[in-house]
Amino acid sequence: MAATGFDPPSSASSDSDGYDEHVFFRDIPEEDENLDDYNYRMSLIHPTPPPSRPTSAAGSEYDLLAVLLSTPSFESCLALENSSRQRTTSMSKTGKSSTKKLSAESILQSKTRTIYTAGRPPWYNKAGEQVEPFVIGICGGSASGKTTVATKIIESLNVPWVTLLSMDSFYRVLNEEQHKKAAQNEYNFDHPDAFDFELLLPTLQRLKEGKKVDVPIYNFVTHSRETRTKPMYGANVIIFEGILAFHNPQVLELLDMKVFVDTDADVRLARRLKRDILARGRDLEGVIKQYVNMVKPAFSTFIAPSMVHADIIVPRGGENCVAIDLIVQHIHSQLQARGFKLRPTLAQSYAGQPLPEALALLPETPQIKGLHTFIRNKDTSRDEFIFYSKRLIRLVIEFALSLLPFKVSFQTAWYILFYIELFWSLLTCAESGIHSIAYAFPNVKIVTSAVDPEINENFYVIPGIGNFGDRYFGTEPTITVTGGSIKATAGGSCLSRVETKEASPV
Ligand SMILES: Nc1ncnc2c1ncn2[C@@H]1O[C@H](COP(=O)(O)OP(=O)(O)O)[C@@H](O)[C@H]1O
Ligand SMILES: O=c1ccn([C@@H]2O[C@H](COP(=O)(O)O)[C@@H](O)[C@H]2O)c(=O)[nH]1
Repeated sequence: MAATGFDPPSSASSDSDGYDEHVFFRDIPEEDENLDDYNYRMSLIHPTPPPSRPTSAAGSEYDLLAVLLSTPSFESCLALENSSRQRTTSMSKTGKSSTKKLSAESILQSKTRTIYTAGRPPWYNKAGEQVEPFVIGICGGSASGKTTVATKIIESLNVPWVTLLSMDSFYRVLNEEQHKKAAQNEYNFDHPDAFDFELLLPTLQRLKEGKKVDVPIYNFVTHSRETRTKPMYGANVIIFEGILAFHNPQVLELLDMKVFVDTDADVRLARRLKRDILARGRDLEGVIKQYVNMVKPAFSTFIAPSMVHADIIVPRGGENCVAIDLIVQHIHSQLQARGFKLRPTLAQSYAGQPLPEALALLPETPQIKGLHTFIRNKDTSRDEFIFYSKRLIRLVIEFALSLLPFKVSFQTAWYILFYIELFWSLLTCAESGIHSIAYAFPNVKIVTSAVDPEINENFYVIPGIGNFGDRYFGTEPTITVTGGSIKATAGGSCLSRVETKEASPV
C-alpha cells in the first residue's frame, strides 16, 4: 500500500460495458439493511437537489435541473410518468407484435421515493438473479507492488463495479505496550497475529454476498484505526490484497483467483525505504531495523511459502503488463461465464425486430447525409470529426426540441430542461442500442440522425465511425511497433485495451 493513513479505496466505476448506471433493479423491503447501500448508490446517480433555486440565469444546467427535480410540477410529472410506466416489447407502427405488460417488479419503493427501472443493479445477471462477484486475492511481500497491480487490473478491466479491499485496513488495535513497541520499530506487523482475521473474514464474506460493509481505516503513522470507517459495497469484481492474503484457509476459500506478486527483495526494500520515510513518517534506521528483524523473517516464514496457493505469479509487479493482461483476460472470461457481461447478449437480443415506436429519426436531408459522410470516413481528421459531429449534434438536439409539447411562456425554460431528461438524443445509434434503451426506458423518446443496423465484435458502429467517443475525445487506442519495441498509447496501460493499428516494418 502506498499512502499514509490509508483510506481504503472503494468502488471504481465506469459505464462502458453495456450496463446502464441509471438502471437498477432490486427487490428491497422497507427495512432492508441494504436500503442505505441502495440509496447511497442512487444518490450518486441522482444527487439530491439543492434546496434553493438559483438566483440568476448564470446557474449551471445542473443547478437548473436540480431545481426542477425539487419543484412540485416536476414531482407531479414524475408521478404521472411513474403511474403510466410499462415494460414493453417489440413496438412498431408497422410491426405486428405489440405486447405491453405492466411490470410490477420494476418499481422500487423506498420511504422517500418511487423509482422505476426495468434493469438491474450491477451484480445481477440479465435474468435478475444475484451473481457472486469474482474475487481476486493478491499476495506478495511488503512493497512488492500489490496495490499497483490491483490498480492496473482495475484500470485495464474497464468493468463498472470493482471493490478493492486492503488487508492493511485490518491491523489490530494495539494496546499501550504494543504502541510503545511500534514506536521503537519493535512491534511485529508482519506476523499473522497482527491482523484482525475475525473482522476481515466476515467483511470479505459479506462483500462476496453483495452486501455493504464498513471497513476500518488504518493510519500507518499512528499505528491505529481511525474512528471513522469507510463503507464498501458488493461489486462485479472484488480485489483483496495484502502480505498475508493467502494465510487464512477460510479467506483462501473465498478467493476465486490467486495472484502472487513476486518482486526481488532488494527492490522491495528500496521501495519500502522510500515509501515509509516519505509517506509513513519513519526514519532510515527505524525502517531498516524493522525490515531486518521482522519484515524479512516474516516474508520467509509466512509469505513466500504461501506462493504455492497462487494461480498466477507476477514477477516484478505493476510493470509486468503481459501478466496483468492475462489476468484481465481471465477475469473477463469469468465475468462472461457468470452472466455479468451483458453487452454481447444485448447486442444480439433484438436482431430482426421492428424498431420501437419511441424512435424519432431525423429526416434524411442532403445536409444530414453530407455530415454523416464526413464522420463515417475513417480518414477524417479529429478536428473535422469534432466540427461535423457538433453540427450534427446540434441538428439532433434542435429536432428533439421541436418535438417537445410546450407553449412559449415565462416558465418555458424550466419545462424544456425537464423534458430533455425524457429525451435520449443520439447522433447515431445501432439498432440493438435503440432496442435496449427503449426496453429500459419505455417512456423516453429516442432521437437520432441515423440508425445503424450493425455493430462489430468491438461494438463499433459499421461503417466507419469506430467508437464515436474515442474519435471525438482523441482517446483511440493505438499500438505502434518500431524496431521490435511495442509502444501503447491512449489508455493502453496494458495491452488488453490496445489494438493493432499500425505496425511499421522493422
Ligand atoms: N514498478 C514500480 N516501479 C517503481 N515504483 C513502484 C513500482 N511498483 C510500485 N512502486 C512503488 O513502491 C511502493 C509500494 O508499491 P505498492 O503497489 O503500494 O506495493 P504493496 O501494495 O505491495 O505494498 C509505492 O510507493 C509505489 O509507488
Ligand atoms: O502500523 C504499521 C502497519 C504495518 N506496517 C508494515 O506495513 C507492511 C504491509 O503493508 P504493505 O502495503 O503491504 O507494504 C508490513 O510489512 C508492515 O511491516 C508498519 O510498518 N506499521
